[in-house]
Amino acid sequence: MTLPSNRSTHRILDASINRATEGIRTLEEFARFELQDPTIFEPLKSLRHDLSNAVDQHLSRESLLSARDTPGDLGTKIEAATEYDRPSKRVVVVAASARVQQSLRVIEEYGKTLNADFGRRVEQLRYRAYQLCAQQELQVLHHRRRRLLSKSQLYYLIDAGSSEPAFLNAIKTLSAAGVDVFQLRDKDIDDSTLYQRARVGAAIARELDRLFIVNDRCDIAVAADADGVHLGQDELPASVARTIIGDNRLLGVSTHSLPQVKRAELDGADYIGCGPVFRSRTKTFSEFAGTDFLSEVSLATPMPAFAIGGIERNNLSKVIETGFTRIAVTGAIRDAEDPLTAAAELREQLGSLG
Ligand SMILES: Cc1ncc(COP(=O)(O)OP(=O)(O)O)c(N)n1
Ligand SMILES: Cc1ncsc1CCOP(=O)(O)O
Ligand SMILES: [Mg+2]
Repeated sequence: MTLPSNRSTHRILDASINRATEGIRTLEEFARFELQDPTIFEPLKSLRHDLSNAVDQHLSRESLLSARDTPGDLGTKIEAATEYDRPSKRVVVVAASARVQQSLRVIEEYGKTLNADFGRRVEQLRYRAYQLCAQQELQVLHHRRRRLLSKSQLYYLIDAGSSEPAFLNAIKTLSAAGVDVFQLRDKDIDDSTLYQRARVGAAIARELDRLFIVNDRCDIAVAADADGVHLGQDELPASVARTIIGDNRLLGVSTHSLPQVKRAELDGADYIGCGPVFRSRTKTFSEFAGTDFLSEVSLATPMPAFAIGGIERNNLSKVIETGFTRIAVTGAIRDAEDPLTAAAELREQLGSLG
């Protein structure tokens, strides 16, 4: 006969085993259907099987099942504030990772009271889960950034603004108007403000499912957990920048000629800026790569390429004629009478990626 204290232990174990199994399944489905990555999917599946084998070998399924009392479980009636808060698949993965790790710890602790060998086996499974969950979360970030980049068309170079609320409001409203990528480019502010804006900008862009890139500064991009960094030809070499920002952040490189495009590709850039195309109101140039360069780039690389420099509504068709469907701008939005309408009109003119 099962003692009452054993019954509650079995009840805890039964609930936690279910929770861990469901959590692993949730991660597995993401690895299988979204990431399509067998190097994550298969270890998750074997973790789930190994947990089930450990349960079968050390515990009694009958005791677990007969201890189950779902209608009498207080936990099914209490709803956590965040339980229905799943704005994105990334949040689903993060929540499932936490559930798996916590429930394995619960299984280990209470399992030990019934069978020490079972506790030891679950401890090993818990360590494997920690590693796999971290790997999966990193993959999600990597995947999110590349997915967003692949469909980005309107890229806006934004300055720090007059205040943090004004900066955040600009990101919110412009993203609703169709801006896909924000680059914090402000050469006139101190590092402390730059870091602070980058930090809040990256966080809100993540919430809005937009990309947030930092101009020139790998250190600030990493410290602020931004999606990437954009570098020019006279800045840190892209191959060196990659060692600082790691594999998961995006690296953008400015290019003005085809050899530079090829170099950027070899150095592991994720995207390129191509220009200057036209005379710009916000930066002075003595030479222009022009639209001929854009026509060459269209045929030369599979990397996402953003035309930049003096692009406005009235010359955008010349850019589109070269085969480009992505642009980066400042003046056309910032200096417009109505920046939101200007952004929406540019977005509409760009159409959607074929
Ligand atoms: C998307 C994009 N393309 C090009 C540039 C220009 O970068 P760079 O040549 O380094 O010049 P500065 O922006 O640092 O003045 C860019 N920022 N973004
Ligand atoms: C940073 C930079 N690099 C080329 S043009 C430019 C400034 C932004 O472009 P514009 O204001 O002309 O749209
Ligand atoms: Mg630069």
